[in-house]
Amino acid sequence: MGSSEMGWKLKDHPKLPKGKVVAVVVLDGWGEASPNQYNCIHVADTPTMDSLKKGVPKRWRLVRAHGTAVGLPSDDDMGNSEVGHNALGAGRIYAQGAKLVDSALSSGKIYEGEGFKYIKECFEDGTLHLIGLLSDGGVHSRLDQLQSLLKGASEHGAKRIRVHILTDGRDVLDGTSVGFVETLEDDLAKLREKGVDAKIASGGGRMNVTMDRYENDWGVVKRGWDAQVLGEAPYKFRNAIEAVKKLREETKANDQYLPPFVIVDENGMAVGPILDGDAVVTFNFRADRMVMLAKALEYEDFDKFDRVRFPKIHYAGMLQYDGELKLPRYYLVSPPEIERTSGEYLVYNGVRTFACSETVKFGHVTFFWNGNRSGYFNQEMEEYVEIPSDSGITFNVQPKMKALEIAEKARDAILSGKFHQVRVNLPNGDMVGHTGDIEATVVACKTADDAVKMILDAIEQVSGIYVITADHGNAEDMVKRDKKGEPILDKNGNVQILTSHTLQPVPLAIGGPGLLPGVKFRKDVPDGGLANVAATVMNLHGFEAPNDYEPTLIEVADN
Ligand SMILES: O=C(O)[C@H](O)COP(=O)(O)O
Ligand SMILES: [Mn+2]
Ligand SMILES: [Mn+2]
Repeated sequence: MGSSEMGWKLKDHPKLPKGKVVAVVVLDGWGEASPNQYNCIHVADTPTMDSLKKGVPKRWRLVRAHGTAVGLPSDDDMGNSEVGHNALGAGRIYAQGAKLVDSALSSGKIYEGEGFKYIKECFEDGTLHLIGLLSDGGVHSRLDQLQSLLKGASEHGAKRIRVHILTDGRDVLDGTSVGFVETLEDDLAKLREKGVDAKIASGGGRMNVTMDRYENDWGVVKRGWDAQVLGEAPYKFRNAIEAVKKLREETKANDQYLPPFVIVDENGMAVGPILDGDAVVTFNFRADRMVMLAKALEYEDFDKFDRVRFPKIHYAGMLQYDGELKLPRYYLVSPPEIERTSGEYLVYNGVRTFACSETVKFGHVTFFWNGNRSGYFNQEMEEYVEIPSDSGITFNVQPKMKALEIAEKARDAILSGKFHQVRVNLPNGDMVGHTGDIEATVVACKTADDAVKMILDAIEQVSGIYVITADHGNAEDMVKRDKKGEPILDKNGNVQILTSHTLQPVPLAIGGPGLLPGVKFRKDVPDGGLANVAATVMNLHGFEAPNDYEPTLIEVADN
């Protein structure tokens, strides 16, 4: 369609008025599951969300939030914030990073691209470093992709390889790090048999080392830098299996929070610091938790922490993590080209927009919502507010997080009369759910419900409309289950706590005094997913969605 004026102009909706204030609330990690003791949303006191559910089927329904409905490789893939918010904002389903990397690897195209050629220039004299999340969670990275890349890189000439691992325990069960390291060590041993000098060089838990996001705590990235680049860490081991096992035992840290460590040789020297002339690939496909490291690796001017040494390397991301910043400059696989998002259309069509969350989710309702684009479409029409998150804590300690502050900002924006769309992400169910602390997650869910109430009250006052939904499940199921759905017990008879997201659908509720009485959910889109929400919201602003958007979920009955 291009960017001509005609191209951006949306058609008027034949029945729905313009100018209403529409609150769009994304409850992060809030899925729908059967009620039981591990469903924290069920256990929590959530009168507001419960009352919305009474609107079924006309004003409350479920939408799909995982797998192919959000562009992931298969329906065994749980949803996540990136793909969820991409779908919500873009209104279409894009093949996402996980899938794009799969096909680039299986076709071998990854080795023909500019990015690989660039890192290959260092293979003769330098080391290839691979940094990323060692996990099969499929949210930020996948172990099988790393395995394939290791094999492919060595076949394409890499002679010395160092892997810098980040242990997970967030998108996968806690304790699985040991098995992943064993698998990787097997692969590296096979490479060594073929004459490739391949080793694990450093590591640490993802939440403690490297994978911070939205600049919440640069100390996390610095700890990684010290280990990966400088070869310095508080813990030194001769091998990574021992490192992970001992650190879990002795420091009592879980996989997410393992302290940084380096692997040393018989003389106590780090086996793989990053040096001038080396190549580095960050093998996560997802952007949010790699952007900060990418900046540290790429930017000549950098003042976020003292890098001590800034090696002259050839660096490529698995994907380009930020299209606006063109960061990193080199990448192995092109990211999905998400364009013409609902946010851009609405702003063009005069819809004044306010978006808010706290730091740890701020980019979700802005960057991800806008198709992985940072910044405003039109600064005069939009205001994005970030409330600083607490840093240096696990969120089970503060399960209320900043939900009420976010709701207050939303309330003020709604009452100000300045905005037509007020969009927020409430992080609690997800961020606290990831800690695996059930009691705290119950408090988190109650707080998110209180925040929704505050927003609905404001909508009531301005005769507006609300759209309440979620990006994927998490807090509604906190236990690992077998195929029959029964909790899996460990050898001591304890349930295995599920810290990850789920495959569950999420609720979608609409209402408010500004919604015409005849508006209800259609019955002919039973498999609707998050991508159908954009057209629905456009309708509620009084516009028809573009033809290629996934269909709206509402219809207007003549009364
Ligand atoms: O990055 C994280 O915190 C988890 O891996 C995924 O959670 P999110 O998709 O809700 O951000
Ligand atoms: Mn999320
Ligand atoms: Mn999450």
